[in-house]
Amino acid sequence: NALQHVTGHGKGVLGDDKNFDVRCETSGSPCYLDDVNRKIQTYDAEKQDQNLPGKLIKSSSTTFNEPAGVDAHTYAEKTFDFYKKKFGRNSFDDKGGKLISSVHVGDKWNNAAWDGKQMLYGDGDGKVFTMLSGSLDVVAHELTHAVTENTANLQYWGESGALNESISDIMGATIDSKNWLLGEDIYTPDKSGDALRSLADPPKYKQPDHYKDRYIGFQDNGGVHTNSGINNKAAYLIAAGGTHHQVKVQGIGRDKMSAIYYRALTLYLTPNADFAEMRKAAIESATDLYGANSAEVTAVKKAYDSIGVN
Ligand SMILES: O=C(NO)[C@]12CC[C@H](CC1)C2
Ligand SMILES: [Ca+2]
Ligand SMILES: [Zn+2]
Repeated sequence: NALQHVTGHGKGVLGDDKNFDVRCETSGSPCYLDDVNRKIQTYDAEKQDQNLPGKLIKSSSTTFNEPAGVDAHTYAEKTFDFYKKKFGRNSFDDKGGKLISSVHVGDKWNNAAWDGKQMLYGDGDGKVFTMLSGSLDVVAHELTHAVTENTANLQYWGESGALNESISDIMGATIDSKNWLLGEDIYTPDKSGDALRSLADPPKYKQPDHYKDRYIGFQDNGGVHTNSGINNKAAYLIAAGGTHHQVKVQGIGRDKMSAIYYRALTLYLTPNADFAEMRKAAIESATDLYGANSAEVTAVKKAYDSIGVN
């Protein structure tokens, strides 16, 4: 009925006004964070992490006083629209799968995750993180884990795990294209100007930016959140250009860079892909899209040379 596609209003985690799609009962009230068009629903887990997804977030009017839910819902819509418009992908599974998010998961949980079926967002402890759905790049990062799982299914340890993480950071930084930082909107709410990760300068936040400096060990699934910096640097250089370890890269822009990685993810990468295979998949994808002797292919080759993946 007509009240399936209503525009809702509310403030996000950072106090900014947002509009988003909601569903209201035929009487006009209550309304729910339920986007019937995109099949995106946002729930309140009420600080527990067992009986998920929790309660569908509702309001007596089209105005929602639930910042964490407003951002989780709005940023899921933005991510959905990016994948649909740019790559023709119909949701994370390319089959119009329903996208469920739960906010207020756990007690001051400093994390967010895709659990294989839905999105989970912690509230943060207010020191390390504020509510984690408040950052578009983080929401896009997590939803890209769902896309990866339904495509290359890069295994979440060692080099394939670092690539899994890197692809999520790359799409996060493409969808939240205001900078090359990850998590800056929600990280350390009392301190401005810092971030969780930087694709432009991974070492700024203790990530390597060359293959010779990769972490080899067992922490964090073999350093998936550390070694992602190496591939992140390559992606940054492909988009923005620059000179790294005496190798000069002519940038081709964020748009073409992300098209190369999406094609690599969906057509060439396999579950146990390592960095050498990532280089080959990116070259193959750039060749398909722009031609064998294109500036785009050259940028990819130079970028991987510059991070020591030859
Ligand atoms: O990189 C991540 N997950 O793989 C993070 C860690 C903190 C932000 C929320 C989830 C990014
Ligand atoms: Ca960002
Ligand atoms: Zn991740």
